[in-house]
Amino acid sequence: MTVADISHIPIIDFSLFKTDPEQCGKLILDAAQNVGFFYLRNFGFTRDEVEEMFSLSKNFFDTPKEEKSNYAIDKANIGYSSVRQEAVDPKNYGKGDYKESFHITKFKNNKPAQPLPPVFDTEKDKVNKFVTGCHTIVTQIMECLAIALEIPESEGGRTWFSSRHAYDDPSNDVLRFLHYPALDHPNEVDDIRIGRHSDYGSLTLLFQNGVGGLQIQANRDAPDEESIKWLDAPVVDDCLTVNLGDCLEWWTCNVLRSTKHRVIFTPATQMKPRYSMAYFCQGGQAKLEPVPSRFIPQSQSKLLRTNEDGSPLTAAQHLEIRLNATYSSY
Ligand SMILES: O=C(O)CCC(=O)C(=O)O
Ligand SMILES: [Fe+2]
Repeated sequence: MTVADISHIPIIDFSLFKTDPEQCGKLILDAAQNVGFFYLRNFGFTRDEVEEMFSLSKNFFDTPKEEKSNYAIDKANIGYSSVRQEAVDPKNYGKGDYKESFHITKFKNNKPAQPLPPVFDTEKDKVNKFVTGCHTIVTQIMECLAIALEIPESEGGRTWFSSRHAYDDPSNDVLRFLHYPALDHPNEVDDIRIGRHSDYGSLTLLFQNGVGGLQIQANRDAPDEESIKWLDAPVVDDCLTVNLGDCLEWWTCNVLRSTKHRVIFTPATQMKPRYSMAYFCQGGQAKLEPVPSRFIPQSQSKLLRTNEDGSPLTAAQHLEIRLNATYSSY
């Protein structure tokens, strides 16, 4: 069966979650099924709260590389990753993505769970509040999906997904600060800010900040690289960009979509730095087995990723496989 190309990314007013969660669930499920991306307005943070985080991010990336390298990224995907260190699309962009990033994991008992550079450490309460706020948003989105998928109460009902992503459970959730440096000359070679990829976890909250370049793959079934069609996912004022990751696709036997995306250099943006922030929500030890919903074809559970013995992979195992493929060095 061919799937229609994606023609637009819906904008959803998330204040609906409080007034009419069923209707909100329907809109989110529709976007999750047909696009894999959507924008949320009124998602819970003020503009100032988001801008404060962007200003910390800028201060951090402005510090000398040697200092940033003291916090080098580790196997748990926490810390600083330098320009070109990661290649999310190694086949096409083997020299790596033109970006640097810093990953902060969930705090434990309101204390940082990793050594933080001074820029973030002095504002750790604000960072903690932002991370927990992001977790609240992903929890609400997952509740919407569970309501719309009509997961029976006996199976966990509206908490089916969120109980597998509880804040205090060990998982590799990270808040990723991203900086794509400006080029000091027009880009003449085939280069990329972040190559084509799907996200590895369950949900991603993406905060964009003025400078565009994000694109999503409009035709999921493109037979080869040349036939890929791209749709811009522009910065929409005061909106959060949300996308689904691979784990939600597998949990739902491909009913929901983890749409591939990338950030390119454009003539209008290449001479400007781009800052974004992504909160990646991951399922940790949760098994990637089919969601108990009448909308999910349980018979297709063979589509799910399994271990060699046929047992379902956990979200954490999937993450590890994908990270090992994208980092040349830790
Ligand atoms: O910076 C962006 O807009 C996209 C980042 C992204 O796709 C990622 O970090 O997975
Ligand atoms: Fe991504």
